[in-house]
Amino acid sequence: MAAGVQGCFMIGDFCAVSLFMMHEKTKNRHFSLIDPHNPGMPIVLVGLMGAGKSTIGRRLAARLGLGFVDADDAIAEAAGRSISEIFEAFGEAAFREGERRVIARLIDDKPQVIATGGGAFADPQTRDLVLSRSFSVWLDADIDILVERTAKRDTRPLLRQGDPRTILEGLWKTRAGDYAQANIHIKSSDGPHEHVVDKIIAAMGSYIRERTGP
Ligand SMILES: Nc1ncnc2c1ncn2[C@@H]1O[C@H](COP(=O)(O)OP(=O)(O)O)[C@@H](O)[C@H]1O
Ligand SMILES: O=C(O)C1=C[C@@H](OP(=O)(O)O)[C@@H](O)[C@H](O)C1
Ligand SMILES: [Mg+2]
Repeated sequence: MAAGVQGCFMIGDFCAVSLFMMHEKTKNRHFSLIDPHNPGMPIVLVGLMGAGKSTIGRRLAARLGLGFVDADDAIAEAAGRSISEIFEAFGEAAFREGERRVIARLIDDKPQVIATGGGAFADPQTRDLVLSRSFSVWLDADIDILVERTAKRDTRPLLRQGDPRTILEGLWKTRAGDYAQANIHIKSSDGPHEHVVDKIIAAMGSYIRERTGP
């Protein structure tokens, strides 16, 4: 069956829907909410700024024949302002409130790939929702790589509050324990983006295989 055919999307050589349905029988908490009439559940990318959630997420969706949405874009659209403008005008707490609402709406929407902003999964309410209603992927890279990648664009208000490396190191310490709760952990090192997509798809296949047996 080809990727994108209704009722099935391919993870490696696996039909995810039939596997998800098998999981439903096992009452695995991550798979217990699958509706057999839906092609799976959202796939949510989490991890620090610069890990590649937005760029890799878009490519992952294309490979799986799924839609893609960047939660930051959806928040900016809902607010009619950029992320920086939201932080400036209303502060971080208001941004998190909007982020919580928007991600809940996107998860409810349909099975699709959702790139979250780096702080979303550190919010207990959003994290619980993502863990119970989606398949979560922690995209991770070494601090040197994160510093280099995030330096390319000045769109991240948190990194303007001081030395970006120090801020990223601090966020890694406070958030790593949260990110580690995601279903799978993928290193997004330098190299072709498609290689990271391959790693995610392979790890999803292994995750499902390990829980369903041969
Ligand atoms: N595997 C990768 N190799 C090289 N550059 C990457 C890789 N993944 C992401 N990037 C680059 O890093 C920058 C930040 O990526 P982005 O997707 O915006 O990260 P995030 O959404 O996690 O903050 C972008 O310029 C992107 O092209
Ligand atoms: O880590 C964070 O708290 C944030 C990460 C950003 O998204 P990216 O991780 O896509 O850069 C964006 O949501 C906002 O600037 C806050
Ligand atoms: Mg992003």
